[in-house]
Amino acid sequence: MLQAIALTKEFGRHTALHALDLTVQKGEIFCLLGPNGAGKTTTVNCFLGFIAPTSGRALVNGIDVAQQLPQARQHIAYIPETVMLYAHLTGLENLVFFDSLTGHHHSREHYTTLLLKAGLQENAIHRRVKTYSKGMRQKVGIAIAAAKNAQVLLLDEPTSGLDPHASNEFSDLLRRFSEEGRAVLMATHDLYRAREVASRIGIMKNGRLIADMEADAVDHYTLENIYMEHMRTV
Ligand SMILES: Nc1ncnc2c1ncn2[C@@H]1O[C@H](COP(=O)(O)OP(=O)(O)OP(=O)(O)O)[C@@H](O)[C@H]1O
Repeated sequence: MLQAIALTKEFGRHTALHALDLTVQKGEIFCLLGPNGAGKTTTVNCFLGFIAPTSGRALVNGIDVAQQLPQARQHIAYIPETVMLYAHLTGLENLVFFDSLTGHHHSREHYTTLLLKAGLQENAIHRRVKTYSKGMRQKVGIAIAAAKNAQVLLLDEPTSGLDPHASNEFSDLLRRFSEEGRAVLMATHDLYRAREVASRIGIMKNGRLIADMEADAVDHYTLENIYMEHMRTV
């Protein structure tokens, strides 16, 4: 589903990604941890086609993002730290608008159901987004991704600033996404959330993946120790 093959990105003299190899299969939630500047966002941005790799390849469903960007993007939904929505439109109007950009035109009932499934309260659906909390905006983002029927979900710090309850709800939505056979790649600083939601956890430092483990194989305490140990020694 998602594959980085010797993915390298140089910004001037600085190498942000060093021949990164990474695969996220269907149904997997891969959480990418690492300190500031490790290369997490650069990795996500290469898959999104926001930046072009210096060498190597970023593949989405076997499609090379740098070669066939529009085709690759058809399979991708992206949720950043703050989902950008039109503040003066309602949640429903935003969903209808963003889905129309992908060529879809469904009934209001269909979009309402997607928003409800994403956990938005019924009374919020018709309120303007300027009155929404951050968690509510993230839910609209999930509904937009679900409407697109994207097979790959890329997320960059999506739970930062969410309270624990909103964060838990968000994790449930991600699990549902992966259970439907989608591949999820999430860059995060939240070790606890990563341990809760991920099927696999990778630790990046200096543009390299220095650990790649099954989430079930580590408890919170062990993960924190592994993370801190790598931060010291690599
Ligand atoms: N457009 C750019 N121009 C120059 N350098 C960049 C650019 N984007 C990223 N970098 C550098 O590439 C490296 C990796 O940055 P990146 O944003 O991928 O890290 P990150 O792991 O996402 O960090 P954070 O946790 O702070 O978000 C950093 O050294 C950063 O300064």
